[in-house]
Amino acid sequence: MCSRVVRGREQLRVKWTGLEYSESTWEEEDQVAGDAAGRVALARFRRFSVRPDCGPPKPKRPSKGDVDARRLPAFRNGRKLRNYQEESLHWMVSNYRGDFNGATWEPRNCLLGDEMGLGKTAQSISVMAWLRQFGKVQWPFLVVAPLTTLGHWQREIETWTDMNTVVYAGARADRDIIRATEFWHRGGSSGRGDPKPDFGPKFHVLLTSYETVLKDTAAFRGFKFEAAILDEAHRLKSRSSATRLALEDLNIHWLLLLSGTPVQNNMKELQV
Ligand SMILES: Nc1ncnc2c1ncn2[C@@H]1O[C@H](COP(=O)(O)OP(=O)(O)OP(=O)(O)O)[C@@H](O)[C@H]1O
Repeated sequence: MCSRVVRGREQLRVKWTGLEYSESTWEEEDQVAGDAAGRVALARFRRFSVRPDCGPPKPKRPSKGDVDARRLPAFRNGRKLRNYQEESLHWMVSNYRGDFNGATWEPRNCLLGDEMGLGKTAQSISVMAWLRQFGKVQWPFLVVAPLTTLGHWQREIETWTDMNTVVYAGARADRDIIRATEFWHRGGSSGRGDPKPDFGPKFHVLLTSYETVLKDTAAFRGFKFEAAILDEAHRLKSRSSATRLALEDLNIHWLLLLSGTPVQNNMKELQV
């Protein structure tokens, strides 16, 4: 959703559930607020339009000892991590904090290789929640997943947390609208490839597919990402894959890889 003022009245651009961005329409506020779902969407839009917690992104990363790494973030809807998921969260946070190289802390990228259904999605959402609640990080997160799972990811992120998630996918016309309306706070962008980071991104999580990263790498280059979560990461095991090269080109502080099948042929695959 975004808004404009026409003859003194505010209009809202509404992206309808099940329709693409290019099919979104301009509506008056009272029409949008006409039913419960519209009121929820409107409240969400208002909340995320005011740049809730970021001025210019100035990350203050937690160093060891700053925060007790074993603290658990609060989740929405009474969600709680299972015991093994808590262990996994602490392990991921310690990798995020990484090693002291004599001057600064260097993060250690890591791979979560739980079997299917143990909750890799939930665990990786918990690490984003930890970083936002205790790490005070300001840069957004990037989640790259197979196209067919983007809906699942969005639902899970919104069930567990109150992070604003923007799904960047679809045809070129849809992506043009998403970049123009959902990427930067009003006035913060002077066009594709020339963002003004002083206004900050509108979202906490940018959720996209591997195909989109490959065909539209430029759209991601304007951001600094605090972390990128790569689902089904075994897809990237070829060092020369074009998608992997595209991802290596982005500004990402820490990488969390997810795969239920990290080793498919031999142990060497783990090293790449
Ligand atoms: N701690 C939890 N509390 C409640 N529900 C949970 C918890 N952990 C996972 N789930 C639920 O279990 C289901 C499977 O979790 P999830 O999708 O994260 O698994 P996954 O390991 O990513 O699966 P896959 O390997 O198929 O991608 C989801 O519906 C998720 O909400």
